[in-house]
Amino acid sequence: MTQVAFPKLLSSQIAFDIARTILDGFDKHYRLFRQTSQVAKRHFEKGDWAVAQKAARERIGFYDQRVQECVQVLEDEYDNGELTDEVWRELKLHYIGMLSGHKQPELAETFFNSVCCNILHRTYFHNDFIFVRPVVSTEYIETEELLPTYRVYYPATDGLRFTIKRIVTNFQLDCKFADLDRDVALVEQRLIQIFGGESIEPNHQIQVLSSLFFRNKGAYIVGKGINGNKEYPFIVPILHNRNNELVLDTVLFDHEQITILFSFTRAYFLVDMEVPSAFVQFLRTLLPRKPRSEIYTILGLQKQGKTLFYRDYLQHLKHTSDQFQIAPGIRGLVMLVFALPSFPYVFKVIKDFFPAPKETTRAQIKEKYLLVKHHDRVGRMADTLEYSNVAFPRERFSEELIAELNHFAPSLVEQEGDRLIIRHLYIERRMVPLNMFLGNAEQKGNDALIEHGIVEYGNAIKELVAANIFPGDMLYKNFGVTRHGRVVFYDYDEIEYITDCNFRDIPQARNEEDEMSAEPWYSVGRHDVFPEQFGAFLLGNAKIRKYFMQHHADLLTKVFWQSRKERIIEGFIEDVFPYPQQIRFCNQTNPDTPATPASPYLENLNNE
Ligand SMILES: Nc1ncnc2c1ncn2[C@@H]1O[C@H](COP(=O)(O)OP(=O)(O)OP(=O)(O)O)[C@@H](O)[C@H]1O
Repeated sequence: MTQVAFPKLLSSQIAFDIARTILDGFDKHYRLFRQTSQVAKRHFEKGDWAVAQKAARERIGFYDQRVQECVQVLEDEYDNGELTDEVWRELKLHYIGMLSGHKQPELAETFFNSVCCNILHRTYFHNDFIFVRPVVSTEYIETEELLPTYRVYYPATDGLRFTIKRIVTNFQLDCKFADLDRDVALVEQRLIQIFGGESIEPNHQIQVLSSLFFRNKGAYIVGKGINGNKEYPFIVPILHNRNNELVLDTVLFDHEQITILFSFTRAYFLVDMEVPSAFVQFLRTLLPRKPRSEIYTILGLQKQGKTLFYRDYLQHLKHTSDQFQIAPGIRGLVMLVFALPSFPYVFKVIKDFFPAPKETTRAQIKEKYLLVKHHDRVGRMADTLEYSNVAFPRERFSEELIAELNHFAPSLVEQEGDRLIIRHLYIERRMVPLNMFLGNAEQKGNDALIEHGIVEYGNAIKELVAANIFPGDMLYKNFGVTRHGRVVFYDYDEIEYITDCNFRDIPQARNEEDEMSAEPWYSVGRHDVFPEQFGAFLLGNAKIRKYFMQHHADLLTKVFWQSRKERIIEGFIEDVFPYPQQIRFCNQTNPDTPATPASPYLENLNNE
């Protein structure tokens, strides 16, 4: 790529005006985005769960709406002829100038890219015209509003109990606590377990992010204790009890538990942030192994997450030499899935044609993936990043993979010199397909792992059901096992809302002929589901059958599915806890029971 000469003078009024229009578009976006997070506090106080869910869902679409608005304005106001390369080049420089002092420059740069990439041909997608790399630093950006990013408390001076109460009351939740003093004492006991054994150093302090994290029916206090050179992250969930009073539900300070709370399988948090990069920086100290891209995403800034992910991916590609290959496991009928062994993600391409019994289209599949993006994933569905026109170095693809792509998805693949462009794909975290996990466990003779896989599988389905999702295809190959041993669903092409399904018992055979018939002799509607039949394709293996029947036999009954459907129709929104039940204060009758289980790994496996 030839380096373009840096303009000596910025002289284009058009470039200045366009830069202003794009930044105004971004500022409008972020204002609305923040408003949703601010209103989330009110929804939480009132316990308005359905409204809160709707607002969280709508927020996901804000970004694309603002980008489209902005593109429209530019298309309406400027002729193509006016938009010369010089204008584009100056545009970026004007924009950089406008970002000095901006509180969300990294997001504004991404917004600029989104708008420009909508207008420019992809040959312009390099650093002269768009922000392939960030330009404006996000370090040390200070808030201008009253609230700092985090508050600092001094328990050694003020007393731990007093400090905890101040932390909670500083959020000024407009809702009564059932018994704040009781809860504060319980939190204090837990925190003493962490800080307890150490002598207090002069720098002893507690830092707490100044906005609550809202998601579903919970609000979360996010903070860390500091003593000497040690840091102790902690999270305090606040929930409503049955009387609609507030309770502090537990304290999470186990690393695994905190990571799971921020997992890619959950809905995005709503957090009021003036300087999001400062929140990300704070959260990274709690989640050092989580890439920044995933932290931005879980905060609802998914386009920033996508941008950072792509930058990480390009860098990874540059520093590695292994080859993209077909993902291990049973091949999909509608998706062609490939992976780079050194990279913890998979790439999914929708095939051009699907064999029977699949009756679907590319548009319908995209719709299902979009549904999942907007839905509460309740810790049981993987989030996906959707990309258009991704360029791959051709020589990094195995011949087998090239042949499969050319055979199954020719309409999406284009060779451009030494690059392979894939016009549309999804990227999601790589997991171990559950069928392989169970197969490996069987081979090793490890019954505990088989039991674990099946318990988790059933729990995953039950939590999906609680969130009004019917997976459609429940075969083990459509579920993956995460690094934390959780089972997560990833095959969305057949999902339906539970409320759209018609759960039925198989009717009694009328005669012997009916009984012997290979085809159902009764009529079956498009949305009919017969839970008794699940066993036929899930329980072929004796050990799996044993554990399934022990823990999840109810999944084979119509009653289970029908009763869940009725609860959803009545408007009941289930509680889904992103942490183990037994660490909740209300479940800890014995004060000697350890708050952190001896093996948090196994506890997480069993208890969400
Ligand atoms: N996130 C993932 N991590 C690891 N492997 C995956 C992942 N997603 C998919 N795979 C692998 O790719 C295969 C096909 O993926 P997927 O189930 O999404 O495709 P599909 O075409 O929709 O499948 P089906 O034929 O069941 O409809 C899986 O069986 C699994 O082996």
